[in-house]
Amino acid sequence: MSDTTHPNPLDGRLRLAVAQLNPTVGDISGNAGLVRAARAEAAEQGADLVLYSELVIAGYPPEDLILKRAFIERCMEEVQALARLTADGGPGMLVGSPWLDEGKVYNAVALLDGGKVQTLRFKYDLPNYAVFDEKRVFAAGPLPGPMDFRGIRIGVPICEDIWNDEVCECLSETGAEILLVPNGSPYWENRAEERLQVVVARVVESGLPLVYCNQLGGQDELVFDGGSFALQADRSLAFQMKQFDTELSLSTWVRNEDEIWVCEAAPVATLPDLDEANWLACVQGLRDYVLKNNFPGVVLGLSGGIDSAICAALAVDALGADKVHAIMLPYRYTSRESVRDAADCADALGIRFDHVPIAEPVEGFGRVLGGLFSGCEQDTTEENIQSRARGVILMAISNKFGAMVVTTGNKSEMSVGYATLYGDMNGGFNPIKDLYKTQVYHLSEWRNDHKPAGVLGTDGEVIPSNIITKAPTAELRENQTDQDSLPAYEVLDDILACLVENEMSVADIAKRGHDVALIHRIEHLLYIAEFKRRQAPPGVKITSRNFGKDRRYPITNRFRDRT
Ligand SMILES: Nc1ncnc2c1ncn2[C@@H]1O[C@H](COP(=O)(O)OP(=O)(O)OC[C@H]2O[C@@H]([n+]3cccc(C(=O)O)c3)[C@H](O)[C@@H]2O)[C@@H](O)[C@H]1O
Ligand SMILES: Nc1ncnc2c1ncn2[C@@H]1O[C@H](COP(=O)(O)OP(=O)(O)OP(=O)(O)O)[C@@H](O)[C@H]1O
Ligand SMILES: NC(=O)CC[C@H](N)C(=O)O
Repeated sequence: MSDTTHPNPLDGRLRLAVAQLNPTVGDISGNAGLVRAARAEAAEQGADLVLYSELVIAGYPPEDLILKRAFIERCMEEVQALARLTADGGPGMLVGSPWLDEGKVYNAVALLDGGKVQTLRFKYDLPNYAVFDEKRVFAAGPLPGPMDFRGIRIGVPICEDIWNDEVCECLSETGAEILLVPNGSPYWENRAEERLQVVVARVVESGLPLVYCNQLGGQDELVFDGGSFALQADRSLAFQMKQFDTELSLSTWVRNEDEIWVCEAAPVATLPDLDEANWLACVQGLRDYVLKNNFPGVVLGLSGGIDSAICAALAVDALGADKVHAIMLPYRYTSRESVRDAADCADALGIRFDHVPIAEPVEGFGRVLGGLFSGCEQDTTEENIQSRARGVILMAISNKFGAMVVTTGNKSEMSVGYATLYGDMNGGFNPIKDLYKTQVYHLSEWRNDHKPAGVLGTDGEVIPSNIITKAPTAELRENQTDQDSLPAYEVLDDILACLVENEMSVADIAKRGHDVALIHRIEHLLYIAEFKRRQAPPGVKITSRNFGKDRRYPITNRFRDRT
């Protein structure tokens, strides 16, 4: 079975490197640099072949960059340059890149070996649901057959190609001996289990071992969590790579007497539990957004409340304390307790903390609007001016020093529109946008008890306990608390999850014990806040349905469910 034309024919033994890298969308030469460096390391370890993640040259998802011919041409040039490297007789490479063929652009994988592009395969099953939009930019390829790599028939389905049975069935029927799968599979809760179930199904149906290589890193609202792994043909775990870290993993596969490829003992990393995974996803998403967009650090308003406290803790874990600048912006409704809690939090995190009182600008606005507003009652107009004064000041600090403003609205608030447009919604990125308020509390307590590996913050209590135990308030008027106008967060969040994640009817939500009038009110608030969410900064996707790419509701919308 060995390919005698290659200087290194494989004799029933394949040393496979899986490269779990963090590419940047659009950074074609930078990504090719990562690919080259991983190959050099794999070569030192004696690898025959390196498997990379989906579209590693472009970064995933490249979205409408694929509509740009110059982008495709640059990607293809870079793949040809990588192919030339393989003339050295070292490891071959399975590299993902967009590919132009007879006027159509495909989501492709190229087998590079012996100094050239040996074989190309195009993705057959283009995902077009949830956060995926591939049919918009790619043409679907034909059902693929295996590729020959130094005498081994490798099947290379691309990501979504393994989420249905057709492609793997075709590959096994046409003689594939092993399935090597490049993926661009983003994080949300319980994703690792979901992927494992899919892979088990394909292994059982095909009887072939499967190696799953995923991308790492944040890309706008998506976080790719890595967690690459392989299953033996008997469904047992061959190896497991880390989640939320780059890694190059080498495994040795041997063809046994039944012609089945079996992986020799390889490391099995322990995956984080749900709380740790959610925390690390927020950290990775914020870190990569800030670094890949070249910000020197971040700035945020630290109010003494839990949302800005958890955002500060996430920012420190992502970037290090020296890259996080917190500002207390007190007004007459800001309590001493809030000022103290904010200072304690900044202390615990070891971050720079400054005070910029907002009385002068707020009162200045009051004076210039006084004539126009004479005879009007005070209402949310005046409250919003406080929030907007803070927003203007934080953006000025960002403009002056270059740090990006972190926005701090949680999913409960973003759902019902409890945030001020051009005020506390100002900013570049929101690490807690997809965490409900109840999750914000839960994760804050969790982080005080756990410091995950790889984060840059300290261990111990990073969010002072008083911030967690006191009643939440926006402090925009005297003695205000969130529960003046909203139900308890446990109730609100349950109703919201039913409406947003599960698209349940009002009647079905009521069966969970909620008051129908309250559900109607929350549904109404959810719909009328769509205009705000369209203008909100992006934030990390954590739940199965986030605001952003994953939920596309009309702004102008008269539908109300009165079941
Ligand atoms: N469909 C639509 N399309 C385009 N624009 C639309 C619109 N509907 C309203 N608008 C515009 O939006 C304005 C209203 O939005 P906006 O100015 O933001 O103000 P608004 O939503 O009226 O007030 C802000 C709300 O957020 C709460 N808040 C603020 C800050 C922090 C927190 C907290 O708990 O953390 C809560 C505050 O208590 C209040 O209930 C209207 O005056 C109108 O100009
Ligand atoms: N006194 C303040 N000093 C600094 N920033 C503030 C202040 N008040 C509000 N902010 C900023 O505006 C955001 C929204 O704050 P607000 O207190 O209105 O609501 P919240 O959702 O309860 O947030 P938090 O729990 O952080 O207080 C805060 O997270 C913070 O970034
Ligand atoms: N890039 C893709 O094809 C991703 C789709 C796939 N179902 C996943 O999330 O893993």
